[in-house]
Amino acid sequence: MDSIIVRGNGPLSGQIPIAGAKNACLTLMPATLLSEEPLTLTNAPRLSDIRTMTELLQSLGAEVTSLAGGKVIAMSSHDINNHTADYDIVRKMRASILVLGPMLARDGHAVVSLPGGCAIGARPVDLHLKALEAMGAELDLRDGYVHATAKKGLRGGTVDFEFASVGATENALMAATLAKGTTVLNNAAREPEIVDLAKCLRAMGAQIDGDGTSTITIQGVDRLNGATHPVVTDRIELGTYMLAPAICGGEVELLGGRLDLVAAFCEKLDAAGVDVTQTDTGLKVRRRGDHIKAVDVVTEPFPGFPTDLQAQMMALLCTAEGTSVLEEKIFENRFMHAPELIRMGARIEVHGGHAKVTGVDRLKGAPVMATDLRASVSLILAGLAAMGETRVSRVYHLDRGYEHVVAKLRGVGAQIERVTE
Ligand SMILES: CC(=O)N[C@H]1[C@@H](OP(=O)(O)OP(=O)(O)OC[C@H]2O[C@@H](n3ccc(=O)[nH]c3=O)[C@H](O)[C@@H]2O)O[C@H](CO)[C@@H](O)[C@@H]1O
Ligand SMILES: C=C(OP(=O)(O)O)C(=O)O
Repeated sequence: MDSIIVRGNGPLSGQIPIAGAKNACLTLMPATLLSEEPLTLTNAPRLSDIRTMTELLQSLGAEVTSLAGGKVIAMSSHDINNHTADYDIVRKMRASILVLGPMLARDGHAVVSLPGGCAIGARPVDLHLKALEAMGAELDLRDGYVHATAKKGLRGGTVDFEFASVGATENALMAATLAKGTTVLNNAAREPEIVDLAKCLRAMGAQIDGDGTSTITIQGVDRLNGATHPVVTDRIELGTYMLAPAICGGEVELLGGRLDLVAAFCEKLDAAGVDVTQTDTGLKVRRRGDHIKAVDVVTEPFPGFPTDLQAQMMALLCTAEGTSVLEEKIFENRFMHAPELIRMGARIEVHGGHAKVTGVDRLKGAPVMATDLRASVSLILAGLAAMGETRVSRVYHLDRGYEHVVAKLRGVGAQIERVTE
């Protein structure tokens, strides 16, 4: 099993290219199931989650070809001959549930394994199911699978989400494009990945208004055509690498970065003493002084501070002057990086959904273990700020969401390597 070794670093300088968003690509790929014509995605990230989604779509009969070293994904779903998303694939990745809406909308039936809980929380899919029911789907849960049917096809309906779930909004949005009549999604998620999905669906001929706001209206059409769509920049990869110069000093430009994707995050960086400027090619980040100031952070749905950057922000705040409080409001168990950071000398107290972080002068390198995707990268960032060597094990989590992490950080002067034990 591979580990990553990081050594405490001085200032970083240079550029880091930011990939297309994992979380956009994972919802854009199932959109192929809505059409018999080809859908091609450009600017795709090279990640294990993308390979898992490829495997899932292929298991349903879709043709999925990776081109240009993985940056282009060419898909065709003209012959969907299996409507069951098997547990063995779904259990590897929760985003697999996103094939449910499109398959049901196109062919009137789908069987998808329930994804089950995961390390960061229980993560039920009740909101996905309620939304599809509001569009006329009949659902039966048995043997660990959702058996969904809509014999006469889905029909437009009104969906009032109790919570602005990203995945449930995506599933409902895709399903509604082929439903008969008008669907209104109230309290819809507003994440940039939803806007990107709507943009792609519109290019395929869907009629969608209001994406990026809390109310999305979809006028169903009879069929969707093919399209070529560039995947939006990964705002979480962007935010993660913005923290590298914030932690080590120096100045780094994140190529492809856009302020509008990370506005709430930038507000907190500014309060912590980090400058971010938009350039023609991306975002430049530099720390204003020698020290980071403590800031309080509350995770919220977009446009709030993203939960997917909470662990990385905690790594920064471990060496800030003063005490910060991080409140995690999206997932009930997303502080698993805290005990590992404590092993590196951080002062963190976790009480339920709150973590109190009191800055220390310097972290110390230690062997630590990654527990999930964002936790693993937070330990790498902490390692950049630590004295000595940090060895992060279980890095397969990292491969789900960060392509070429070692090369990208080395490119700006970080001391990092991947080793196979
Ligand atoms: C592949 C992908 O895009 N993943 C992202 C997506 O996950 P995902 O789409 O799973 O996140 P949701 O917005 O659905 O989940 C947010 C909260 O709602 C709860 N919930 C969700 C659905 C449901 O049917 N019932 C329910 O109770 C979840 O347990 C969680 O506590 O958005 C999250 C929140 O920004 C991000 O952290 C993930 O990186
Ligand atoms: C939680 C995440 O992903 P997923 O929803 O795929 O588990 C993430 O990207 O941080």
